[in-house]
Amino acid sequence: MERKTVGVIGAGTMGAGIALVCARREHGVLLLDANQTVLEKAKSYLISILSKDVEKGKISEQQKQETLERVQFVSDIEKLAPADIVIEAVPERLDLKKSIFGDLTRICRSDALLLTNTSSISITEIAGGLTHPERILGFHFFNPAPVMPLIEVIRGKKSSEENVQSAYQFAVDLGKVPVLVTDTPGFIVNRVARPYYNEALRILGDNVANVEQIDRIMKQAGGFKMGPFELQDMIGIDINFATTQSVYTDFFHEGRFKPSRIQQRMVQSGSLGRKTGDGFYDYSK
Ligand SMILES: NC(=O)c1ccc[n+]([C@@H]2O[C@H](COP(=O)([O-])OP(=O)(O)OC[C@H]3O[C@@H](n4cnc5c(N)ncnc54)[C@H](O)[C@@H]3O)[C@@H](O)[C@H]2O)c1
Repeated sequence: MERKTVGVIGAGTMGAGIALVCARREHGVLLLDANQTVLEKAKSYLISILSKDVEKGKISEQQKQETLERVQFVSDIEKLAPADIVIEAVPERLDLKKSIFGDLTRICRSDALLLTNTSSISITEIAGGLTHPERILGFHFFNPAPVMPLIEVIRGKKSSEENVQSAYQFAVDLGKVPVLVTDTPGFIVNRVARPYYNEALRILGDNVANVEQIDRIMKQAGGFKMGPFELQDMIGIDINFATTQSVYTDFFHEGRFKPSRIQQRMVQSGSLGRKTGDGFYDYSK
């Protein structure tokens, strides 16, 4: 396996985990975030996970240090110029992603692979109007990225076959299980998962059951690992809401995908789940 330089844009919930996945596989990582505090948190996260690996005897102290040294923390997108592959993991907003890929097509080498971790935004739309749409693909990790094996490799309308194959192989090299997906709203997993969140929110809104009851029933009787509200808190309620909005819009407002006002109000109030310390559950203690 060839060691590569991987740029990761956004060091939040997903970006920090993706950086760890790449560094563990001996790739060099340039981890970029617009927020310095987030970069410091990402560094602490990497140290804490790798220290646990040492405690469990999975790696030596030297391997931990080598893995950490492979990750550089940067705040200027121009620093991604040497990257062979860039994985974008900024918030789920089309304008933001388009502007970042516009910059990347200018900054990065012409053979660099440009990947987005979007949960739901059309790859074709992100790449639309940019100078090199053939280089842009979806590369959708699941949360937590170091644990979940699946990666959806999403082919945009103008993604080249060669780049699709390279991205697929890169996912295999990361030790993941890739699946090739066409560019449809929510791709596979987020389309299948929408009713899990939306119907739970409707049940809550109808006062049929409370958050704890719905989560408990889905786990104990349904066999799910996490209930729909615990999951939203882990994912980030803002990210989950943005994904539902995007799927709803892309399906031309089909009622079955309609977003929930309960979720909307939580986003508006800044209760975003684990990352802000409060969501459907309280994480402040
Ligand atoms: N959270 C999940 O469970 C999950 C799962 C799969 C995919 N995704 C997708 O991954 C992407 C990121 O989600 P997340 O949950 O990690 O979000 P997040 O809010 O935790 O992190 C996003 C980070 O991007 C940074 N950022 C914003 N603008 C930037 C810019 N211009 N340049 C550099 N950094 C910038 C922010 O400071 C923040 O730290 C989204 O597209 C989301 O849909 C999320």
